[in-house]
Amino acid sequence: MLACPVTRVRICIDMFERERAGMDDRVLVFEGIGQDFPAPDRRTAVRVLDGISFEAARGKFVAVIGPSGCGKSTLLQMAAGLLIPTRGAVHHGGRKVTTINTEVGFVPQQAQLFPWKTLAENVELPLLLRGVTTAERRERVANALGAVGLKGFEQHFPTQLSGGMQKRGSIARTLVYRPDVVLMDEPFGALDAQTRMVMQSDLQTLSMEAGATILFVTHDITEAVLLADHVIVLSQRPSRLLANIQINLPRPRNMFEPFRNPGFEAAYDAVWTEFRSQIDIGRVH
Ligand SMILES: Nc1ncnc2c1ncn2[C@@H]1O[C@H](COP(=O)(O)OP(=O)(O)OP(=O)(O)O)[C@@H](O)[C@H]1O
Repeated sequence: MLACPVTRVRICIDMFERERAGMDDRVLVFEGIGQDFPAPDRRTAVRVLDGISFEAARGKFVAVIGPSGCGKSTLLQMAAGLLIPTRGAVHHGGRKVTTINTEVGFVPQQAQLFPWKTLAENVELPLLLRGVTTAERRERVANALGAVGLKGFEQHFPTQLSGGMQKRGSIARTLVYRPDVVLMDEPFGALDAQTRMVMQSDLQTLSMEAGATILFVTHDITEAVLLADHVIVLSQRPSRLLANIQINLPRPRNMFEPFRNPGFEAAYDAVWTEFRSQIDIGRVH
């Protein structure tokens, strides 16, 4: 039986919505991004990014790697709406980012917890700002702290926590409001090697469970290969996209013994082959 006109319209809208939802599977889209900054003399401009296009699908982990100063953090700032590109556009959830994007989470290089607040108060803050009720805040803070292994430290102040624990706190503070996109700017750069591996392993578990899309800036090829579904390799300034490499290693991946992951060597080689031309390795072969 044919549907009545009103029902047909509804079906069409549903199909359109589904189609749009399909398109929205590309949660974060960088489209022809270019960025010029004023040079120190203020009369000329420095071209930092030049025609960068890539996308991150829902729930995917995308790592961005490139030489120092090529504009990796600048890309994250654009996704967060802290900077509007000179050319091109960033789209989040199908909408062009034109102002501060409060829908994304941001984990900076330093933990940046407020020293005068307890860990629980720090993690609760984004929920307070969003007007979440007391009971729900309590539950979500407990869950977020549990997820990053900090249960029992709720009443500690940041100075009473190790660097790794502060970093976990910073991640909990981001995950607590359940953003669909999490931007991470070299979050483990300042940690010792051992803590770093543990944090990488935990992040893999968290990202698999949370289903969030993660855009992760790093200098470390091993870290990029172990964590990511795709590795974006950028060139030196003016930075162009050298390669978008798919990493098909099965999950969960072993963060502690990278070489034990079947296919790790080939994936590492694929990234290194693109990246090596961009760093000054002198006579090292
Ligand atoms: N607001 C700004 N004004 C002028 N220049 C800027 C500004 N922000 C960034 N830059 C310049 O743009 C370039 C890219 O900076 P960015 O921090 O994005 O690089 P990066 O790849 O993240 O570097 P690193 O790997 O060293 O952290 C740098 O040369 C930086 O000096």
